[in-house]
Amino acid sequence: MIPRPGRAGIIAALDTGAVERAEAWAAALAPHVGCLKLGLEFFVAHGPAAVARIARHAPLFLDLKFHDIPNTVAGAVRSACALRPAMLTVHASGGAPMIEAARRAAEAEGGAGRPAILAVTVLTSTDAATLAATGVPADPAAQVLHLARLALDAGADGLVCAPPEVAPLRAAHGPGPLLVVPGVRPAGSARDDQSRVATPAEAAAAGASWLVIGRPITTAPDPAAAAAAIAAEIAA
Ligand SMILES: O=c1ccn([C@@H]2O[C@H](COP(=O)(O)O)[C@@H](O)[C@H]2O)c(=O)[nH]1
Repeated sequence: MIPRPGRAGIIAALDTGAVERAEAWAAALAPHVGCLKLGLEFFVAHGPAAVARIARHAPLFLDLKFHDIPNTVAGAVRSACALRPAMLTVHASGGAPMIEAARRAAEAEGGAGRPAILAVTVLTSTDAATLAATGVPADPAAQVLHLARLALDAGADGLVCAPPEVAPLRAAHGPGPLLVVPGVRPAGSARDDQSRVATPAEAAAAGASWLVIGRPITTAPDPAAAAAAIAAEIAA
């Protein structure tokens, strides 16, 4: 089932290669967040069985950012459906045929409870200079809008974007698409390697569906209290 919270929900990013640590975070954070995200660090280290163990605590966002030829991505989506994730990611820059293949595979394998296919637009760590160095002349905001149109037309259920792009995407596409937003930093938090950032309240007010928050929660002395404080900031 595709999750659509009434106001911006919190996805806790459990970025670790340690199963016990991920399990402890999952148990502590599940009462305060709507979804748990596992990504490449955890999946590459421990595989699907360990992912299933963590997913007992809360709905799963499996963030593996598929980017390959359509047939290979379709196969990866079919395999991922066995874990019953709520959301899966592909890179929008993989192009329309790849995204269409991901959507078809999710529908065929996941049925009514299929995962939402989210297209990652421009990574939130990418600034204008980094993007230009890849050969893309547009600035990140314009490239996000371009890739968003492509991905939604190809059947993506939603987008991964940075906080500053949420309002322009809502203006262009309305309330329909899921907008899943990393690069969220409570006031006073370290920016780390993120480039295009805003606070939880700002991202929520702009129209984000979900805020993806990792280190501001997981490196806090009390991760559950940090998540609860962010939830209170969003609610206020
Ligand atoms: O553009 C993107 C896509 C995915 N992410 C992921 O979100 C979290 C963010 O973690 P923080 O510790 O809050 O920076 C992380 O798992 C990334 O892989 C992203 O940051 N940007």
